[in-house]
Amino acid sequence: MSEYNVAILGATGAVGTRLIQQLEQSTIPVKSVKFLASSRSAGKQLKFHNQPVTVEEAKPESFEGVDLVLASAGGDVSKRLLPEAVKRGAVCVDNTSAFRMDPDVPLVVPEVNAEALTRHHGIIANPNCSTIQMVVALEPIRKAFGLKQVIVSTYQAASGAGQQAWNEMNAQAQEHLDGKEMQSTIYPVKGGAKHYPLAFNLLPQIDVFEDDGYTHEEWKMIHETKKIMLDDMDAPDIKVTATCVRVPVGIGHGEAVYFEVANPKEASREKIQKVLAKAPGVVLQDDPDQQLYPQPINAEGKRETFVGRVRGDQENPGNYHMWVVADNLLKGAAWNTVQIAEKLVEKDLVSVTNR
Ligand SMILES: NC(=O)C1=CN([C@@H]2O[C@H](COP(=O)(O)OP(=O)(O)OC[C@H]3O[C@@H](n4cnc5c(N)ncnc54)[C@H](OP(=O)(O)O)[C@@H]3O)[C@@H](O)[C@H]2O)C=CC1
Ligand SMILES: N[C@@H](CC(=O)OP(=O)(O)O)C(=O)O
Repeated sequence: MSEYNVAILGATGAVGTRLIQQLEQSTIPVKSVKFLASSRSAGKQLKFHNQPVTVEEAKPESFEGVDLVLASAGGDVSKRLLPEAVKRGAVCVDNTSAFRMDPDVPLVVPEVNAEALTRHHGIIANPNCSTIQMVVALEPIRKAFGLKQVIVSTYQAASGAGQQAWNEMNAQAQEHLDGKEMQSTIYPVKGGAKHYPLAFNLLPQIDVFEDDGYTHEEWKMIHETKKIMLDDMDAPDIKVTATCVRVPVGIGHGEAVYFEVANPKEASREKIQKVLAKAPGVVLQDDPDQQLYPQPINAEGKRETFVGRVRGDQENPGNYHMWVVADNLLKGAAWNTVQIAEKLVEKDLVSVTNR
């Protein structure tokens, strides 16, 4: 069996540190690892299987001899360095939004569209974290009953904005409890014109605003969902809309998902629960009598997507609600990325033959 030289780009970040851990726990046969980050982290020591690995500054030459790149260092870094890695023969799984809507780049959630991997030209994109957990829950429902429309409201954790932002929310909580003014330099958008506290607050803005009043996070959920779920199929279009909100939770995105099935006569609350209970990557936690429902605090550190509160809409037959929670840094990022890499290895697709 082949063994692979693997590079992790962005190894020191909130996602990168989890990429290391997920790679350690994966089925991928690793020959060597290389941890890459900015010049700020060059020389820092991290560990892989308890052995020290020195972080190197990421440069085009860093990818010489690398077979597989797991990238999570921001979109601009991916745009600059991943084509260099592909040029040197590496296959890249990119966790950023840089290439997601490129028609030549498969956008993959293994439970939904692993077959799209066969069409890669060197780069495979990992979708947006909120999109991933939603499509894991919706795909089995679409397969069983068809899907006409989806209206989602998200409750997104602080850590989705990166390690520095997450630290800032924790500091704000302490400042508030100490009776001090909360210092805000990052949320809602790093480098944006205005900043607001996230601790003890809710921010209905994730990413920048588009001209039509949607945020870019909402735009990503709408368009990425269609690309993943309708990819390679003659399925009818699904109407999707989203409202994305940042909440003062450390890890674990929550989503209230309202959906209309295409074949209402076939569906019922119990049938949807049954389908979800058997769906890959899903854990059904749905028992109102026992007050059992998914919570971010319980999803932290887990690879699965948790679904509960399934119920039919009281006014609109064929329409249902559900509550979906996952660890945004694992299923939303590091685990989905490593899971894609595992599939590439399984399917013998770690080579750039169709560049
Ligand atoms: N699938 C998804 O939806 C998710 C995607 N992401 C994406 O993953 C990326 C990283 O997120 P996250 O880990 O939360 O962010 P962090 O801010 O926690 O980490 C950023 C990482 O990128 C590295 N980096 C920054 N600038 C450069 C550079 N010029 N060259 C090389 N490396 C650099 C940093 O290195 P250093 O320590 O040296 O600064 C660090 O390792 C983002 O693009 C984000 O959009 C994140 C969460 C979920
Ligand atoms: N936007 C997500 C995380 C992220 O970075 O997403 P993307 O990779 O789509 O930019 C969040 O803030 O929770």
